[in-house]
Amino acid sequence: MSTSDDLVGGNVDPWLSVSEPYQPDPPGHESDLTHSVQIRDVRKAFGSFHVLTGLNLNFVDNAVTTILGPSGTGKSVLLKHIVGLLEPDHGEVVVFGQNIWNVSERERQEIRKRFGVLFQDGALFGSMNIYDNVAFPLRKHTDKSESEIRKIVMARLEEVGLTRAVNKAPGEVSGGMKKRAGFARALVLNPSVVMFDEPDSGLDPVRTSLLNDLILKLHAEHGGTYILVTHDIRTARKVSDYVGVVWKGKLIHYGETEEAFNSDLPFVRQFLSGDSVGPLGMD
Ligand SMILES: Nc1ncnc2c1ncn2[C@@H]1O[C@H](COP(=O)(O)OP(=O)(O)OP(=O)(O)O)[C@@H](O)[C@H]1O
Repeated sequence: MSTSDDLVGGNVDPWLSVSEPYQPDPPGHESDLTHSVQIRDVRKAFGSFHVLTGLNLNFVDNAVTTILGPSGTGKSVLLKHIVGLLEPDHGEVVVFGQNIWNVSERERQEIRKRFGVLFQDGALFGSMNIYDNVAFPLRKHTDKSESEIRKIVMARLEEVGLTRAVNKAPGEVSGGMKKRAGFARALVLNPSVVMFDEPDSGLDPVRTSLLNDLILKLHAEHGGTYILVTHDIRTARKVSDYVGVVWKGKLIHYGETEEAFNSDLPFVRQFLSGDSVGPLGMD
């Protein structure tokens, strides 16, 4: 277990030194939880810039965990480590019980197939219509027939309310529709872990709320470990079972959602209330 001093790399930070220590598992849940995704003391630097500085986090299976933190604090870098797109300089990323950098590239690719990822803009192929975009992972990674693929794709598009947009190009649909199409595509291989990188970016508050409802609905129907990165505090409060707060490359708080919103940790309190007064400034 880290102490508040470890949280700032050994420097005593007056804002953090009053905090409760970081708990690797939510209190009271240590023995009955399993963790498909474990981040163990992960450090990552780009040149001399240290982005992740010893991040530990066991994501709770079949729960929705949101990662919050200021811009540039390493949240997307963390997601890229989880899917094996970035290799840590130090520490381990253990996914489904395997250190993903102790396996072959081929095995890593197999592990990746168990992830669904929704990028900010849906990351759709502009040259394919919505149907083909959603069908793409099935055509690439399975040997299902076109009629089987059609059943799956249409069921997913129905769930996200896009059956009438199947023939449209991504450029012809709204930002919210692109995200829903990206969501359908992320779910098409029945992933065990679904990750969302700022699913609400660029959406108005109503579309954000509708997308959040959809996340909750599909999680309730299909289960899975959902990991979200967002700046939207309302999204975090609405969809999350657990909240992790990252600052200066470390996890400084992790716990059930209401616990995070009632935290006494000055940084967490400031960040979740959007207050201008506190340890977080403009730098
Ligand atoms: N491949 C890379 N090469 C060099 N620097 C990188 C690379 N990837 C990320 N960074 C840097 O790492 C830092 C953290 O980036 P990251 O995108 O993870 O932040 P974030 O917390 O997701 O921010 P935001 O909330 O603004 O999206 C940034 O300063 C970014 O410029």
